[in-house]
Amino acid sequence: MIEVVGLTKVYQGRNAVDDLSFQVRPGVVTGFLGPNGAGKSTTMRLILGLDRPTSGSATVNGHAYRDFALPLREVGALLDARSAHPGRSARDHLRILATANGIPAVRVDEVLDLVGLHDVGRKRIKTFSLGMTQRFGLAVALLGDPPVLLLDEPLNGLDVEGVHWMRNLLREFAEEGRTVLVSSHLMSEVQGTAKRVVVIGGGRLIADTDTRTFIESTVRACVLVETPCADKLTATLESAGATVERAETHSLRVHGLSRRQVGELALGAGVVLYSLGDEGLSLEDAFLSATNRFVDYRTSGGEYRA
Ligand SMILES: Nc1ncnc2c1ncn2[C@@H]1O[C@H](COP(=O)(O)OP(=O)(O)OP(=O)(O)O)[C@@H](O)[C@H]1O
Repeated sequence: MIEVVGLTKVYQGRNAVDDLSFQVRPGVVTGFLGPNGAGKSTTMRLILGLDRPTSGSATVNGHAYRDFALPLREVGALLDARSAHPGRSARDHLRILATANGIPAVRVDEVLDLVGLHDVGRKRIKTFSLGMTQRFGLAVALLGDPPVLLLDEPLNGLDVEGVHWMRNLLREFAEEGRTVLVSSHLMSEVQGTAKRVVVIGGGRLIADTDTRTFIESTVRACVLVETPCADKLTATLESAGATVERAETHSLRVHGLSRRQVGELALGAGVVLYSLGDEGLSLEDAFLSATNRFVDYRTSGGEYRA
């Protein structure tokens, strides 16, 4: 369990993390979400004792990180995988860390196998591609077989197979009863992997809840209908109490009525339908809606939605 209580970090008069409190429980993957500059990495650094909080506290299984005598056996972290000594081989770097943390040398080959780098263990870290560097960073995190994993953007640079592999690995770790906190900007991946989310904006907590609950409480379910008679159908549905938005020329987004009700009302009005279905609720839409006012870095058009 990771517990963050009233955590605050001020940099040059600005609150990067602002009175943040949340818990990350074992057994499920928890996604850590927020727009650029929201304070995710700072929070992770504070949990890992890499920076001192201005106030508040962060503990891992009841202890401050800096109190762990053999930290790699308690918490596995992937922050910036490029921070490892670039001139060393992956195997040498892992061996040094293993020795310092009382981890048997045989574990080095186990983790190199686990992350798919066994064949390049003797290569210097500086020759690794971005995806290999991420895999190597994960090997470091897993070296001590820790009960808690803290991963900042672990999907960065991974190819499609790598993303698939990482998703399964994270799920398996959580199912083994470990605590897994993962930051990511890839909402579809988080939606498919994380049962819970902690969402922050401007250093403050926006949500600490079940992923489904976050989505359902943030965006409204609606029905998508395609018809050549959009005006007539809009009038029919609105007179039945629905709120209707024009999605495209021939397609409407209908709030307040079920798919079946829309179908029956269309039939009654003699309106042809090309398609009718529930619009899937997405974490991306919920995230955009919940964090919109905290977005610091917009594109020049003021739009950040594709
Ligand atoms: N060492 C530092 N000195 C000064 N300001 C900092 C420092 N580290 C972070 N910040 C500031 O704190 C804020 C939060 O940054 P942080 O990197 O934690 O955000 P983030 O949510 O991880 O962003 P991203 O998604 O872009 O990685 C930003 O405004 C950043 O400029």
